[in-house]
This record gives sequence, structure tokens and C-alpha cells, in this order.
Amino acid sequence: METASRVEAVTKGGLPVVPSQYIQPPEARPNLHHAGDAAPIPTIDLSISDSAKESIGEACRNWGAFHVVNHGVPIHLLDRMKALGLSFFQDCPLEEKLQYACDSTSAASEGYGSRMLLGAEGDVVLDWRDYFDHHTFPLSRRNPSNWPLHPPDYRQVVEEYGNEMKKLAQKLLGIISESLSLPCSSIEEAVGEIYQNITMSYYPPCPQPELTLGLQSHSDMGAITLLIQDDVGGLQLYKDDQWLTVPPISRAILVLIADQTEIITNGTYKSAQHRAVTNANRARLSVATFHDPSKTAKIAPASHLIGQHTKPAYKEVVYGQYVSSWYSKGPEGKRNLDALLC
Ligand SMILES: O=C(O)CCC(=O)C(=O)O
Ligand SMILES: [Fe+2]
Repeated sequence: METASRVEAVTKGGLPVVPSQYIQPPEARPNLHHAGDAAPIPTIDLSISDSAKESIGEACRNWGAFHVVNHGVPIHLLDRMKALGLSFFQDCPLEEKLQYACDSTSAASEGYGSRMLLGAEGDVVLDWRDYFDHHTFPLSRRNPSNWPLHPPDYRQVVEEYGNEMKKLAQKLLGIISESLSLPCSSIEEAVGEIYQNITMSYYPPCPQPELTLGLQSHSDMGAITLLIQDDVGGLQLYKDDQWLTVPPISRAILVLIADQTEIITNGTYKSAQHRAVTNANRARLSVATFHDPSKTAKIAPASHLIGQHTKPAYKEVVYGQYVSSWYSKGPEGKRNLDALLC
């Protein structure tokens, strides 16, 4: 029962067709004949602080996403993290991976899983993806003994990677605040203590990529996501009514504005709607690091941005309620955020 719920187990026999639970309705299927358009998202050099603020503001306004280079995170750490991910999904036997199985009845639980939403069996179309989720911050919820033991540096690299990503996320939230003429600490204070999850996603080759999605269309629910991917490609962004492919850049980190930052900036900056498509020939790996508020945090548009002529565009929300509704109703693009519009 348990093994059947991992895409890896489903693909084991070299199926010529995908099982029906993975077949997307026609309107959600990717148009792979027209997948060549690369998203011209900006690549921002963080070592040039004068121009970074302005370019980041423009990227957040127009795209909700951008690449950063010269970000201060050692490139060998990005490479090592991706190598560890591949090693877990490809080299570790399925029975051993299942020792780290997440609790599939609770949302975003730590460990090895495949199903993202909590809906009843048969209620939701499944993503063509297996994942491993690590809880890394605050330290009180970090328990490396829940993480793979091999290769021997696995746990240490995940800790180091989490620390670097948290520093970078804080720096970016500061620049994003300043780009709106807010004090540097504004968005971070509105978010409160940062909850960080690191999710490695593995998309096995799929016999019918035109019928499936690796990950359905969504925007990330927290504050800011930092993502790295291998050279296969498959991440797409939705902009101006079309899906555009984000080209992999090995030394860059992709920044995705998430829903709580859209609320805090009163909609000036939009969270990025994205999805992952599958590939017939090559497995793909990505590592997303999410930076979110605590479940009890109340999130609302920043008071500095509200005035006589600017009304709040979103209702205040308790973050934990936002998360519960996301996992039970599903993302369907940005419906959970749309539900908060005033
Ligand atoms: O695999 C990817 O590139 C996207 C992953 C993602 O969007 C997520 O984990 O939220
Ligand atoms: Fe995402």
C-alpha cells in the first residue's frame, strides 16, 4: 500500500502509459509543443548593492521571481545539495527510503512523500513527483535524525545549506522592504520568527509528459522561496496568460515571492504562480527552501503602505488557517490568496 503511493514505485516496471490518477484534466495539461519560450526573468547581481534594490523592486512588481548571482552562498554547497538529493532518490533502495516516510495524513509533515494535498483518495489528480521535506528552522523543530544518514555528510550539508539560505532570505526581505521605501526590517518583522522547510523534489521520467504535471500550478504560501534546480529544466512561470519555462542557471538561485509577501506589500508585489512539467527521458531534481511565518502569526498589509488614498487590499489572516485551507482546498493557481481580497 505504502510503496504504491510513490511515483518511483509506480514507474518501476517501465509503464508505457501513466495510471489514471496522474492524468490532468485537459485544461491543466501542459502544451509541450509550445514549451520553448524561456521566461526572460531578470538575473540580479547581489554584489552590486546600488542597482540591486531597484532591479529587485522591478522584478517583484513584474514577475514575482528573479535569479540572483553573486549571492554569497558557495557554489559547491549548491552542487553538493543537489548531489545529495539525487543520491537519496536514485541510490537509496525504496525500502530504506520508506523508513523516512512522512505522515501522509498531516500537511507538510517531514520526510519522504509524494502526495501534496490532503483530499480523499481519488479526489485529487496526483503530481508526478516524490519529495523529501526537512524541517530546519526554528531550531526547536530541527531533528536531523529524521533525515537520511547516507551519504555521511548528508545531515551536515542540509544544516549548512539551511543556514545559508536563511541568511540570504533575510537579506532579500530587507532589500525588498527598502525597495518599497519601508525600513529594512519591515517585512521580516511582519513575518515574525522564520519557519524554514527544505523540500527536495524528484520527478522521475514520465511515459506521457503531455498528460501529467510534476507539480500542479500554485504559488508558494509563505513569504519567500529560494530554489535551485539541475540542468534538466521543467519549472514554468505563469505570466500574461502563458506558461514560460525558467531556464536553469547552475550558479544562480531563483527567488520566488510567496503569498504572505504579496499580502504584506498590499499587492504591490505579486507572488509567482508556477508549476513543474515532466520529461520523458530524464529525471529532474529541484531543491526549494521555504521561509514562512509561524502558524499563529497574523499577516496583514503593512501599515506604512496604507493611507488615506490606499485601502488594504487583503483581509488579515492567521497563517495557520491559510495553510490549512491551502492543503484541503488545493492551490488551483492563486485561489487561496484571491479569497482574501477585500
Ligand atoms: O521543482 C520545481 O522547480 C518547483 C518546486 C516547487 O514549486 C515547490 O516545491 O513548491
Ligand atoms: Fe512552489
